[in-house]
Amino acid sequence: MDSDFLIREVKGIVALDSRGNPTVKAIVKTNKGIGVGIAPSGASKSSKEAIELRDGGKKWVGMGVNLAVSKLNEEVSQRLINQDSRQQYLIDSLLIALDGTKNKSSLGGNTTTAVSIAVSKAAANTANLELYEYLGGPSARILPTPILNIINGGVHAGNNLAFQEFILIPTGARTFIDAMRMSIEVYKNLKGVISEKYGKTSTNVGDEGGYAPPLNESREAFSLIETAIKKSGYELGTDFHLGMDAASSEFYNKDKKVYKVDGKEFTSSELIDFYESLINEFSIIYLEDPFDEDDFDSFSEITKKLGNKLLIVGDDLYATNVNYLMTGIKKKATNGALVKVNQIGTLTETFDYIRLAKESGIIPVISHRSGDTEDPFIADLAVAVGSGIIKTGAPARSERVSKYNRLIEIENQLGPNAIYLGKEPFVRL
Ligand SMILES: C=C(OP(=O)(O)O)C(=O)O
Ligand SMILES: [Mg+2]
Repeated sequence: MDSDFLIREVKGIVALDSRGNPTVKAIVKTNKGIGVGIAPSGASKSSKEAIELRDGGKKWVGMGVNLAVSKLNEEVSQRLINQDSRQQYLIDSLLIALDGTKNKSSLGGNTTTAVSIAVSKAAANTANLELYEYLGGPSARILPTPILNIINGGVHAGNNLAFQEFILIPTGARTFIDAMRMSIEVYKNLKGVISEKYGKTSTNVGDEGGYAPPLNESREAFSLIETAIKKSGYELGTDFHLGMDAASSEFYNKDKKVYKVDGKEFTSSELIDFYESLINEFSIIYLEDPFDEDDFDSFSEITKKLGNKLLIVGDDLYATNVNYLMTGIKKKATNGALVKVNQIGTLTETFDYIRLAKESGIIPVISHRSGDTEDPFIADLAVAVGSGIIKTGAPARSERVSKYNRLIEIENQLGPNAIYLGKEPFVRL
């Protein structure tokens, strides 16, 4: 019955993310179902992202979300009661109108993200459908290739690596569960490789569960992973490929127009040469944010030069925002686009962004945040939109594993209908 889908209650409470910071949790009840959404939170954020509403002061070490939660319980709740939970576009439009700013700074992108996700889950639950089925329809059956950040650097770790993520890609697997098994073998062996070389105190992990050894050189990080791949009985370039998120806005010196990597200063064109040497040496097929978030021209240059060899992905560059993606399309800046719902703040805007990317031949990559939660939402999202790739950290730490476990469950549900594309999304160029 249509009335089953009407929203009866919208409630906000404080939850904790994987860094122990408070975040917004939304619980939406329809007349027959329930959905819960929790906003994740980034550390290497783009300046173009939706603003998280945070309370200052000493409480919650200045990271409080009490104001966001009270806005959710008052303004948002009042506006959404009795709306049809299936009308995601309408509900997200109401949130956008209620906020009334360009960057969600009034309600907070953390508030709108949690609510938008919770509404979709409540509707799926009411319809008695799996979330990926509800969001993606009967054709949703592609399991994404996981790209696993197994060495952490940048602002996610306390070492000297400028690049933020050193990524393992199980391209040779035939199924999602096999991709996880193979990757975990390498992840476990990597611990031994690091321990042998740098001592057992060097095997602690960073924010996304990857190891954070005391390295000064990115080449060394890739080399350790290559050794772990070999030790596991696999071959780099067939069973596995590698990737990286440079997150280069974090080490760009705007005044001098140089990037500081591995103790050296690079101009944009010198950095392209450095990336190229790493790409060739380590079978790299994924490169995220190679340049500063405003430097579209350098993105265009590297995509022109290397875009037929690998996926070059904009994260901070686009911030899941169609306006920045339009600029990227006009400038042929990338052939991949990262997708983080909380960068823009609603599901509808996220879907618009994914559609635009796909229409333009740009591969969307569904992503977690470095501060994430047990909510596996992005696993369903990746299958629903057939992104082909998901980035959700190392296969350890429960906030990352929750997404992998959900994908294993979905693969099980789909049975012989499940498709795992392996390397294909990276070379569909
Ligand atoms: C996941 C990332 O980190 P954060 O969530 O800190 O932006 C990223 O940069 O891709
Ligand atoms: Mg990134």
